[in-house]
Parts: sequence; C-alpha cells; structure tokens
Amino acid sequence: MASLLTTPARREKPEESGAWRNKTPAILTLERFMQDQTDPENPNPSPKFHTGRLPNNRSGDGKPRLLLMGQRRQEAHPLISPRRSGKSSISSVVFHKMPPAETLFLESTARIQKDAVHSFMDFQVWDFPGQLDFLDPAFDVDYIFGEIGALIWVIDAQDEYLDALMRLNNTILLLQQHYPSINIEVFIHKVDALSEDYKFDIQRDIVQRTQDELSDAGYENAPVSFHLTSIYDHSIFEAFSKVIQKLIPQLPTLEGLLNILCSNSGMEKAYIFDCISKIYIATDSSPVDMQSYEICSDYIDVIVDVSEIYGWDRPGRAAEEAECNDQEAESVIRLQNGMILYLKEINKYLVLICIMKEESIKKKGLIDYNCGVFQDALAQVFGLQRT
Ligand SMILES: Nc1nc2c(ncn2[C@@H]2O[C@H](COP(=O)(O)OP(=O)(O)OP(=O)(O)O)[C@@H](O)[C@H]2O)c(=O)[nH]1
Repeated sequence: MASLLTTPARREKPEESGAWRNKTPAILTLERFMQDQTDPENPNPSPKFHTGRLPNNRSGDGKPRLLLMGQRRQEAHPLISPRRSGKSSISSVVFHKMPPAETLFLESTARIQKDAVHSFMDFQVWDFPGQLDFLDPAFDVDYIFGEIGALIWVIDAQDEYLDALMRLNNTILLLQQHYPSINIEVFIHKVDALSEDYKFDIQRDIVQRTQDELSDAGYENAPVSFHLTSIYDHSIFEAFSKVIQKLIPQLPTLEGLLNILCSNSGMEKAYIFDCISKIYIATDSSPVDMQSYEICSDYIDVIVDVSEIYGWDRPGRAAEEAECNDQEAESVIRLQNGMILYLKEINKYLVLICIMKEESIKKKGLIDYNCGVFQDALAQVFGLQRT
C-alpha cells in the first residue's frame, strides 16, 4: 500500500513590491494557469500551449482529427450479431472514462460520431461505423482525410482478420497516393483474451502481410505503426499516448527538458500527463516500462478522485489567481518498494509525475526549484513557438 505523505502544496512568488505573498494551499482541481491566465495589458493572449493546430488546416478550425476506423464483420447466420472491432469502446473508455465492462452495452454506431476532446490540445475523434465503405466513390474522401492528424485502424485480434486487413491495406494505399503524411496507427485490439505468445504471433503476421502489400505497391516507408491494445488494461492509453505524441511538434524539446530535469534532480523517470485522458504526452528518453506508466496513471486517478471529493471553491480564488498565476498542486507518495512518486500540477490539463529513489526526495527544495524552472522553460518553449 502506498502512503500519502503530503497533499496540496503551493509555490509562492514575490510580488512586484518584493514581499512574499502568503497563500492558502491550492486545491487539487488540476486546473491552473498557463492557458487561462489573463494579462491586463493583453486581455486576449494567444494560448501558450500547443493547441495541435495543423499547419495545412484548410477550414481553420485548427483541430486535428483522429479517425477511428475498423471493420464490422457480418456472421454467416443472420441471427448471430456481427463482430464489432471495438472503436466506440476505445473512444468511450479513453475520453469519457467509461468503465470497460460497460462497453458490453454499447450500441452499434449507425453514423459518424464526431467527438470534440477539450484537453491540453483540442482535437476531434471521429468514430466511423464499421460497415461504412468510405472507399465508395460516393464519399467525399477529401472531406474525410483532408485534415486528419492520424488514422487509427482497429482490428479485432480475437476474430478472423484477413478481410479487415485487406481493407486496411486498400486504405493505406489510397492514403499513400493522396495523403502520404497521415500517420496510420493499427490497433491490434482485444488482446486481453490471448496468450502472450499468440498475440505476438498475430502481430507478426499482421505486420508482415501489411509490409508485403506495401512493398509490392512500392511504398516501403509508409508511416504505419502497430500497437497491441485492450480496454481492460493500460495498453490502450499507452497506444493513444504514442499516437498523440506524434502530433506534438515540440516533442523533442519536451523530451530534452525532461532529460535535463531527471539528470539534475536524481529522478529515474518523468512523465507529462494529460490528466483528463491519462495520455502521457512526453517522457524522458529512458525506456518506458509498463509498470511505471501504470502506477503513474493510477496515481492520477487517486489525485483526481481525492480532489473531486475534498476540493472546494475558495471565495476570491479567481482574483487571487489573477494576481499570482504561479500556484499549483503538488503531492508526494512513497511506494512499498521504497520509490517515491512526485506529482506537480503544470496547468489546467497537464501534470508532471516523477519517479525517484528515496534519497532524491530528501533534497525536496532542489526538486521543487528544478520543477519550477522546468515549468518556466515549458511556458517559454510554447510561447516562443507560437510567435
Ligand atoms: N475483450 C475485449 N472486448 C472488447 C474490447 N474493446 C471492445 N470490446 C467489446 O467489443 C464489443 C463491440 O464494441 P464497439 O465499441 O461497439 O465496436 P465498434 O467497432 O464501435 O462497432 P460499430 O459501431 O458497429 O462499428 C463490445 O461488446 C465491447 O465490450 C477489448 O479490448 N477487449
């Protein structure tokens, strides 16, 4: 069992007068400053964080689109309901916090579901009905693919997948001809019921067949990635993290900053998480192990739950925040194995979670300071990027 050592804390900042202002602890609403701060001299500032705008966005709404596609397979017997690949379940679990078991009751999607996700970067998730043949000339392919960030193709690994694979390959070939820069992410889904060996065999087979098809058509370097996923564990969040990270142009800078933070603060690993979806948008360059990712993800759940139960709206908070936008929540947990988890709120949507040995947290002043510098650097990077 992990034990909670400290909960909400604050970071104080000297005001212009030079005096330090005493503030009550920030509540863990994980809502804060960077995107929302208003500057009296510039009441409509451009947001400092990346909003995911695509440079070639035609409509100008600036929202990258993730398309969820995959085949629904009709069974030979009309009384047996068709096999569905799991697209709506993925979207509901990742973006709407639906418990995985409740997806059993989801209805089949009859028309394209457009879901706007408001998070550290706004994007849209379009869930396509499995039976829709968007390669039919009646569809406006440019409308569907013209502005997307990534196409996520969901294949049911518990079902026969050759048909689904054929359609995937046709789609990839179409995209390679007309939209070659779109990332294609293949989710080999529902692997929870498969043995370790079997799921890797399936992955190998799918990768091989796709690559053969692509190289036959002369597309050796198509941007296609494969992920083993299930809504019943963290793999679906991990896979989405990888998908989203590819849409963040500042990713190498973020990783560089996290590397510097880790090496100067004695940290083993650091993640920046989007606390609404539990997608991590960046981590340092040491390898990600699933266990550390899972524990960080569970940690966010605990913090968000605690803040929802015990958080309160303080009178005058808005005014206080307008004066000092440097206040954030912080929490430290010691794990049974002696490791320490340190969470620091970055802004309304993002939290920094660091994993470190017990010796490192003894220098908490240093860690707080370095995290403050990291936050400032982050704000500068995104601020500079937008000018
Ligand atoms: N075992 C397992 N079942 C899953 C998983 N993801 C989804 N399912 C189940 O798959 C079934 C179909 O899910 P949907 O999300 O409705 O499938 P869909 O692809 O959106 O279907 P259409 O809307 O008809 O295209 C549901 O009963 C889910 O519970 C998974 O990771 N593992």
